[in-house]
This record gives sequence, C-alpha cells and structure tokens, in this order.
Amino acid sequence: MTEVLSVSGLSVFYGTSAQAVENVSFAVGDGQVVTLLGANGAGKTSIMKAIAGLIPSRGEILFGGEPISALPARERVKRGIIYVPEGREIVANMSVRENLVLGGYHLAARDRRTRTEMVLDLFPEIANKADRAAWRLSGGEQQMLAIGRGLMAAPKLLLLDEPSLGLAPMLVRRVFDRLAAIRRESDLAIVLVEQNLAMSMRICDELHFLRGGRIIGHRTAADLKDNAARQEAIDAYLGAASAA
Ligand SMILES: Nc1ncnc2c1ncn2[C@@H]1O[C@H](COP(=O)(O)OP(=O)(O)OP(=O)(O)O)[C@@H](O)[C@H]1O
Repeated sequence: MTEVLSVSGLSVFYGTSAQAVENVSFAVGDGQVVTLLGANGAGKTSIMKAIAGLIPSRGEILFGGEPISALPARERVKRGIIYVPEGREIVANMSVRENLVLGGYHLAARDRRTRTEMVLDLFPEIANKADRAAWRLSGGEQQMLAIGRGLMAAPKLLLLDEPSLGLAPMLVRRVFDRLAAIRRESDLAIVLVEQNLAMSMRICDELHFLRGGRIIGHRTAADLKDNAARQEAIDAYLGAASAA
C-alpha cells in the first residue's frame, strides 16, 4: 500500500505556551480511512487544520512522499488535500448547486459539470433540492452538501471533521452510508475526526485515540470487530460518554 499521508512528531501550539497537539505520528495509505477519536479538546481539529495548512505546526508532514509543511493552505488544496470543517461551512444563501460549483471552482467547466452530477448522484437527498438555498436544507442534508462540496475539488485526501456533529442518529447513519459508498467506489484516502466510535467503525480501517493532544492508543478496525473489544477500547481510551 502506498502512503498518501505521513505525519511525524506533529505539535501544535496556540500562542507561546498552550500546546494543543504533542508529538503526534500516524500514516494514511491509499484508499484508507483513518479515524482520530477523542473527547472535546483532545486536539483532533488542531491536527486536521495543521495538515490542511490552516495553522502553524512543528514536525513533519509528508503528502505523497513530499514534505508539505512549508506550503501555504491553497497549495495543499491544489495538491488534493481538502478539509471539510465541522459545522458545515456552506454558503447559506447560495443554492445547493452553486455551493457545489464553488467547491470545484478551479476545475475546467466540463469537469466541474461532470463532478457536480457525480456528487448529486451520490446524494439523492440534495439532488432533489439542487436549486434550493442551502439554508433551507436539513442538518443532515447540509452535512451531505459540505461533504459533496469537498468531493467537488477532486481530493486525494479528505479531512473530515466530525460529520456526525449535531445530527440525529438516523441522519448520521445516512451520512456514513454515503461515506462508505465513496470509500468503496474510489481510492480516496480519508482522515475522519469523530467522537462516535460506533459510527466511525462503519467505514474506517484504523483508529487512533487521542487525549490531551497525544495519541494514547491505536487499534485497527479488525481489532475491534467484537463488542467486548470495542467496550475495552472505549473504557481504556474514551470513557463511558463516548459509548453511543
Ligand atoms: N484558536 C485557539 N486558540 C487557543 N487555544 C485553542 C484554539 N483552538 C483550540 N484551542 C485549544 O486546543 C486544544 C485542542 O483543541 P481542538 O479544537 O484541536 O480539540 P478537538 O479534539 O477538536 O475538540 P472538539 O471535539 O471539541 O472539536 C483545546 O484545549 C482547545 O481549547
């Protein structure tokens, strides 16, 4: 398996003293889904932002074998690193289709049309509402639009920050089913940030557990196939609050 992303000794500081991420290392292979799990404040978003180039960091980040730490965020986007932030930052008063077009702004017009159709095929819920203003979508549909907009950019690596946040369990399942389909149909690599172990288990290959800015444990999806092993990992790394 080819390594798409390799993070070694990553540290993130806010200001001069507050350290949000401490010496974090992990890798993501071609077509692999790797989940970062941890409670609020564990450092998950900071890691994603550091990979996307949105905040400064120390350590080494390799993408496709090349160091990217010195590259600005827009150059990382051009190379295929797309960050879908938590909170679905879609443009509320633009239509679904316009939001998608925005995600593929750097593509040639023909590719943009093809990809728009591909994304709408993947998310029939929003395809029916393509000309509707984004603010009129439900929470789950807005999340689908945010992911769809990320896919418009033809990513090689999708950084997906808490796609389940604030969604009803049924909608979370729908969003994750679509992610599973994307995973089956393409060799897109994904780093997924989640607090929900059960949901991330639906699609991921490997999990890293974070606490206080550090990776405190690692499991493969195969390690966590049975309920007892999952419960053991929850007890060891996440605590009862994350068992849902
Ligand atoms: N802009 C900022 N300035 C200062 N401290 C910050 C900033 N952003 C995050 N932090 C701190 O860094 C630590 C890690 O935050 P981060 O958002 O990366 O965690 P997280 O695991 O993504 O949490 P959540 O699940 O709540 O989104 C926290 O202690 C947080 O308070």
